[in-house]
Amino acid sequence: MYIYRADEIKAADEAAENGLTGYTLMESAGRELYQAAAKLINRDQRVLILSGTGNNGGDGIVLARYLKQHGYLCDLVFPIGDPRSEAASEHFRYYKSIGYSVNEIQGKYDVIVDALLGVGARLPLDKKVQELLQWANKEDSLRLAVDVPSGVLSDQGESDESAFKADRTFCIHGYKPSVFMESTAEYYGIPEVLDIGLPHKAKWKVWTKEDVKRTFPKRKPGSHKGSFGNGLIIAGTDEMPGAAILCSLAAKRSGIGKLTVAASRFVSGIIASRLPECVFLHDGLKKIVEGRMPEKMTAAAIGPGLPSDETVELAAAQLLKTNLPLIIDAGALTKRQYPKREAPVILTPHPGEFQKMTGIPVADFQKNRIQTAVDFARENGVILVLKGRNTVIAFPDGEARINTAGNAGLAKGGSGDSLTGILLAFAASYKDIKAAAANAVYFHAACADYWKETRAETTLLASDLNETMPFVMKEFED
Ligand SMILES: NC(=O)C1=CN([C@@H]2O[C@H](COP(=O)(O)OP(=O)(O)OC[C@H]3O[C@@H](n4cnc5c(N)ncnc54)[C@H](O)[C@@H]3O)[C@@H](O)[C@H]2O)[C@@H](O)CC1
Ligand SMILES: [K+]
Repeated sequence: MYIYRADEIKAADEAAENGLTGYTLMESAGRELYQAAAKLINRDQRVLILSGTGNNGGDGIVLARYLKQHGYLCDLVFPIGDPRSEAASEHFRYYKSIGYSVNEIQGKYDVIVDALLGVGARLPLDKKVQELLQWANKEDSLRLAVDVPSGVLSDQGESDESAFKADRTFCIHGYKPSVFMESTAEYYGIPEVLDIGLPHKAKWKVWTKEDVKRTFPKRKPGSHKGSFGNGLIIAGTDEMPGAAILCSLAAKRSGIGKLTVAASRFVSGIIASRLPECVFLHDGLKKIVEGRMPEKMTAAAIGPGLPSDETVELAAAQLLKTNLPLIIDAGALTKRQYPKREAPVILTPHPGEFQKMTGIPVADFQKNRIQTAVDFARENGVILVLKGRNTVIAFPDGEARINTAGNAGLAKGGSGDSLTGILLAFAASYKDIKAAAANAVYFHAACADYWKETRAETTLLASDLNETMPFVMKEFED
């Protein structure tokens, strides 16, 4: 489940040409498209294929050939001109040489296939293309897009207002970044990747349930509490004690060996009544600011339920001086420099917090959120968990994972506090920090999905995530 930018697709194409020609790749793409489309189409339905002048149009030509060969009713049209790319022109010659013709749009179609523009599209669309897509969007047809819906840019969440509104999009070789941008996701309908036999070299990938299964560390029978880390949480104020409770509960539920919570006596009292497994560092924030760190900690988290003030900033600075894996969330997320250190730093902003940390307006980076997150992670040497639908987990080496699990039930105060607790537990107990971060995001989201299987997502409370975790994790432990 890889994600490729347009330049990576072009590079993969060129590299493949050492052995596979553009013609062969297009043949593979068209055949895969046929196999996917044939599952959705009957032979008595009328299919229209809108083919463009480039290789996206070429994929449409091969699809048309396969559909016709297999007895489907298919019209192939070239509304913006004949094929111009080499591979598409060759396929067009072959298509005509075996007796198939080019058609005009005539009457009603049950299925409209958009093979006009793919990763080579430029915006704005001209009026003629806009009108054609507006027509296609109004027709009562099943709309299938090849690779990218026309009018949507492949790498950015930018689109023409008349972009093709697909029911399904068959993405060739891998997803394109705009599948995961809020402003363009809807145009893709249901996206599905078609493999065309090229090797995968992507730095960005969707983190799937199979990835979680593969990387979920098994607890060895001879383990002891020291095997799963000794975490420190600095969270919660007397006005916001709940954040510390949710974060601590999530960390314990996620398997951390030992947990110390640095909070006021009042907050500690509340946590102790809910979670007798914790130990407390009274007036912990003050002690940490003074550099009086509790001993033998193996990971720390700071921020849930804390204000963005000078004391919290000083505490974060002290923690950054240590070599503990560190999760920085909520009130502790500010604009700052990150020192070079060996242990990982994981930052967990939602878009509003990321804007505060960087000064980049939400609307600007949301259109390009994977690349923006990766750039930030690289420049600052941190792991960035940019939250929201399709949370991005970006690493300093340029890699990124996208989480597609979860639902809008998570869009509530308190849900981020739980994620920080899970991240702390995993950062303290996994050897592979990339898997720790991606799996934490996955489990947090999967708990919300588990809830939604039997209950309304509206009713999900952040504290319910801790109740569903035992059931969700069971499948991975066995
Ligand atoms: N490795 C891969 O993933 C493969 C990709 N293939 C296909 O190739 C596509 C990319 O092909 P291309 O690079 O030729 O690019 P496209 O086919 O996406 O578009 C380029 C063509 O469209 C024209 N064009 C761009 N913007 C336009 C606009 N606003 N209005 C009208 N015309 C416009 C260009 O002048 C050019 O002729 C992919 O999207 C995919 O469908 C396949 O053929 C096989 C291999
Ligand atoms: K297309």
